[in-house]
Amino acid sequence: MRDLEAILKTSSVRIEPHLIARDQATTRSKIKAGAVILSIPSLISALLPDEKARRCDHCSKRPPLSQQLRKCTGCSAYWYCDTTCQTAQWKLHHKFICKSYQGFVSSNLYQSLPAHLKLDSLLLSHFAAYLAGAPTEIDKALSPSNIFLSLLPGPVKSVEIPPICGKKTTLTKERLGMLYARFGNNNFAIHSHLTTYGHGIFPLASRLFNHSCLPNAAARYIITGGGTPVIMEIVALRAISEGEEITIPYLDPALVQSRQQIFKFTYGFTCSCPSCQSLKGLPAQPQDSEAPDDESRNRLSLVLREFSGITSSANMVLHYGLPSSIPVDLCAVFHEGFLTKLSEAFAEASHEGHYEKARDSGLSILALYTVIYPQNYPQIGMHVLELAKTAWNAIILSGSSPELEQDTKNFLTRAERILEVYGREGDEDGPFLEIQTLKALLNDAQ
Ligand SMILES: C[S@@+](CC[C@H](N)C(=O)[O-])C[C@H]1O[C@@H](n2cnc3c(N)ncnc32)[C@H](O)[C@@H]1O
Repeated sequence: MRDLEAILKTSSVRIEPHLIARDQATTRSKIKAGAVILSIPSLISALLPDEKARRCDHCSKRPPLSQQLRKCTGCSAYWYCDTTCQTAQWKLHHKFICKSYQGFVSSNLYQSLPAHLKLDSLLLSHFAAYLAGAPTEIDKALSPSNIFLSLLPGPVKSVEIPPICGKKTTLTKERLGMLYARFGNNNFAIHSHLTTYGHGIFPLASRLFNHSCLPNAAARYIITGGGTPVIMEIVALRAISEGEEITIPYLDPALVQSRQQIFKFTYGFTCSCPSCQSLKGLPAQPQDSEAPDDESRNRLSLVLREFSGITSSANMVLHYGLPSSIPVDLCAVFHEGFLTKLSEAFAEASHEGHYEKARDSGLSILALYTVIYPQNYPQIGMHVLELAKTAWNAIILSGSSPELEQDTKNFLTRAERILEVYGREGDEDGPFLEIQTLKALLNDAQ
C-alpha cells in the first residue's frame, strides 16, 4: 500500500484501509462534479469479435470512412490504424502471438469455449505475451502486472485457466492461474458512448475503486490513437467531499433483482451501499415471478411518474433518490421485467411513430431511472436524448407544433446538462454531436 501511496502522491486520490473490501480510494480534497479524478492507461485490451476489423486492435480507433485499417500480413486477423499502432502492438505482445493465432482460433480447444471465455482466452493470451516480452516486469513493485497480481482474487477457488495462444510464456502455470483468478472481478468492459466494444485490464483502477450501486464516480474511455492504447478516466458524477470514498459501478445498478447474486458469485461480496440497504427494507420481487402485465404496468407507470414529479418535458425536476422513497405499493417497478417491458414499449412506439405513447413510456423509464441511478448518471442523459430524438421524429412525421418543438428543446437541454458531467467518451461521433445537430435543425425549423 505504501508503494501505491507514492504513485498517488500527486493525484487527488488517497488509498486507505476499508473495513470489508481491504482498501478504498478516498479524496484528498473536495472534487467538483465532472472533474477527472484519475487517468489510467490500459495495460492490455481485446476487442469483442464483432468489433474486429472495425477498430484498431491497438488504440481502438475506428477509421474515418475514407480510410481503411491495415491488416497484419502475418496473421490476417489483427487490424491497425497505421504502422505506429501496428509497431506499438507488435512490441507490446503481438510478436509472440502472430504466427500461432490462426491455428489457435480454429482449434477445437478454442472453438468449444463459450463466447465470454473466448474473450478471456484472448485477453489472457495478450497478457501472457506481454509478460513474455517483459519477463522482469512482474517482479517490479510498482509495475502494472505486479499491481494486477496484488488484486483480490474472485470468489471461485479453482478456476480452470482457458487455453492461451502464442509462444510459451515465461509464466509458470501457477502464476498464470493467479492472473486468471483475478480476471472475473477485476477486468473492465471498455465502451464508447456507453456501448461495450472490448475488455481491458487497468490494474490501478482495479486496485483502487470499490463498487456502489449509487456511485459518486464512473469510468469513461478516451480513444486518442497515434499508438496510445485506450485510457480510462474516472469522472466525478457529483461534488465529492474531502475524505469521502470514491466509488464506481461494477455493473448496471438497474439490475435491481439480480445484482446481489452477481456480486456474490462474480465478486465475492455483499453490497451494502445506501441503495441496497434501502431495498432491503422493501418487499422483494420474487426472482421467478412474472413481470407486471400490461394493465398493471400502465397503472404503475402512471403512479411512478406522479410520484417522481416527471409528468411532462417541462416538469422534470429530477429528484435522484433511493428506492426506499418509493411507496410499498409501487415496489413491483423493481421487477427487472418492468423496465424491460417499458423499454420495449418505448422502442416500439418510437419506431412506429406513436409519439404520445412513446413519450409516456419514455417518461416512465426516466422516473424509474431517477429512483435507481445516482445524479448525473450518463444512462439518464442518453435516455433523455432518445426522448428528444423521438419528439423531433414526430415533427418530421406529422409536422411541427409548438408542443413538439418545446418537448424537443426541453429534452435536449436536459440531456446536454446531464451528459456534460460525464463528458465525452470513445468515438468522435456520439451524443454531443447528435445534440448539436438536433439543436441546429430545431433552430432552422423555428
Ligand atoms: C476491483 S477490487 C477493488 C479494490 C479492493 N478494495 C482492493 O483493496 O484491492 C474488487 C474487490 O473489492 C471488494 N469490493 C469492492 N467493492 C466492494 C463493496 N462495495 N463491498 C465489499 N467489498 C467490495 C471485493 O472483494 C471485490 O472482489
